Amino acid sequence: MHLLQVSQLQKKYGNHEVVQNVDFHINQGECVALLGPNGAGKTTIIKMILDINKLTGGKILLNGKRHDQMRKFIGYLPQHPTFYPWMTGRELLIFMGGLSNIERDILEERINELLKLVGLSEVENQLIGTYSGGMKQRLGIAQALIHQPKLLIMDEPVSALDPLGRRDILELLKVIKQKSTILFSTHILHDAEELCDKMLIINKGQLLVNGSIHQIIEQTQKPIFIIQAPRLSEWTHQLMNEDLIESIELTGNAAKVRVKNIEQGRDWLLSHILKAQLPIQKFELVQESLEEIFLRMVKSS
Ligand SMILES: Nc1ncnc2c1ncn2[C@@H]1O[C@H](COP(=O)(O)OP(=O)(O)OP(=O)(O)O)[C@@H](O)[C@H]1O
Repeated sequence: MHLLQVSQLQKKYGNHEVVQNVDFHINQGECVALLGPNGAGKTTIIKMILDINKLTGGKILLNGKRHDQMRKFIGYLPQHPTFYPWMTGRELLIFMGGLSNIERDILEERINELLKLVGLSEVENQLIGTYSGGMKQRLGIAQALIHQPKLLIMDEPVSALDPLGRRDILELLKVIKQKSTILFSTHILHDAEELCDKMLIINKGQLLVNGSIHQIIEQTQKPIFIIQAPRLSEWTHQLMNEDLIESIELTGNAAKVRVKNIEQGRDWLLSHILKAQLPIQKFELVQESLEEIFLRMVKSS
């Protein structure tokens, strides 16, 4: 049995279908990234799993049981967590533990462990109002873990942080994922690639890809010709409407050209370059990176 099973999930606001028939599952111990651009539907999906938003269609099971009976098995770090600035870090965790009815002795011990895990032991008695963004995020992760949930869900846990804070939280999540099952949303592909086993790519409420990073690369990767030369824009402009060409992206003096057929495309491009007497500095065939796969899929969906 899967830890989380999401079937034909749907959410409508009026006539606007913001989540459309989404299916996926998460097994115990997995770290899964929910990836998509702004407005794709990530937060909506997360809030439905948490039963904060009601489903308009489909089913969510956690450990085989209806999700609305299983909220206590989920730990949640929202996209914009709010803390009482006049509480200390430790006081917040005592407060949150009390809400989960954890016995005082057990709670004390667990808070000590969690503060150590997230690296806040030394500042546990400082007011949260004095914490940096990264420290607040660490505290948010500790509060999400206080009741030892089966599934930890985080909505964009690193998006609001500066590069140092982001690195810090990513390293912490690498430790946490060794013992926890994690679902987190992000629009930063690199974070997903660094942390996760599986990825769910969504756009406009639809699930475009679902699989391991290895599978996604293997099944969807396409070759690209990289052509570098001065004054490329005029030349690439002439290519736009050619049948063989799938797409062209121009950045500075380099063009990324996707073609429908590799052999024909290569011969055609080379002869076209010769005919145009283009002084090329580079002509190379490479495979798409995961980021390029993601961008292509999102743009064409
Ligand atoms: N309460 C609401 N009423 C109407 N539309 C909504 C509501 N909440 C979200 N939406 C719409 O649903 C779509 C998905 O929003 P959602 O917040 O889930 O996206 P997201 O992928 O989390 O984006 P972001 O990365 O910006 O947080 C958007 O078009 C949004 O405008």
